[in-house]
Amino acid sequence: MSKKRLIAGNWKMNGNLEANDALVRAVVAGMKDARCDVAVCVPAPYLAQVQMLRHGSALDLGAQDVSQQAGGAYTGEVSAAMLREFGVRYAIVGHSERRQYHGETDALVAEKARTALAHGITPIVCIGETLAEREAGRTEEVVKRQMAAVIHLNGHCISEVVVAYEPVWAIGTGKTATPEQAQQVHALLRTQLAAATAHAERVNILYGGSMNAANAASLLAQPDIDGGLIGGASLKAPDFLQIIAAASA
Ligand SMILES: O=C[C@H](O)COP(=O)(O)O
Repeated sequence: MSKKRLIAGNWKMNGNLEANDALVRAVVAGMKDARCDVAVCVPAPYLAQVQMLRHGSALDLGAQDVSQQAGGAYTGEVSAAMLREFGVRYAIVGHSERRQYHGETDALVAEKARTALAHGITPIVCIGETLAEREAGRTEEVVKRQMAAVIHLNGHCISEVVVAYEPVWAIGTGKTATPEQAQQVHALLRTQLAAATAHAERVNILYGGSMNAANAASLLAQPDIDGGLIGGASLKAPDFLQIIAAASA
């Protein structure tokens, strides 16, 4: 049986009660015929709201981060157990914005991924090179290093993880990687996974970085692009639904 593609929205630090209500209702109503998995990764204060709005639908709930700690005196952190109480299925870990603005290292990202898995949450592990790294011809080295950090997960198989390739230069810039550029990196990540697990084909490798209604189909046509991690376009129901439709084709 072939795996299902995954389209995950990452709202980032956007939304308010009123806008979320309209957005989630429209997505739930519009995704009834989806043949892919669909999730929205929302800011933590809105988990309860979105959990209620999605009730009874196929829309999955995701968080944008998770603490590597199980609990205790860690001011400001949100634990995996707390996320589970709100029905969270996915947690983004290692997004480039957290690596860049919060100093998250490969080792920390791996710890977060392990903690998520230990609590039954699927980590969406983000990896990707900066523009300077790409221009210096270091893309392969950087993404392989980031992937190597999470490939051994203490009792969990890397095939339980979702990987998101997000070239940093394409995030929020309107500059998308071409389908060929993205496929090239996805293929090398698949090869790296295959060296670690017999289940490399089962891993969903998402593309993220200015994916939108217009370019989704050509990106998703690539053999190793198994879905998308969508920022800006996930905040507009018609755009997000068009991407879901492209992944369902
Ligand atoms: O997590 C999502 C990515 O950062 C992509 O964001 P974007 O679609 O706004 O470029």
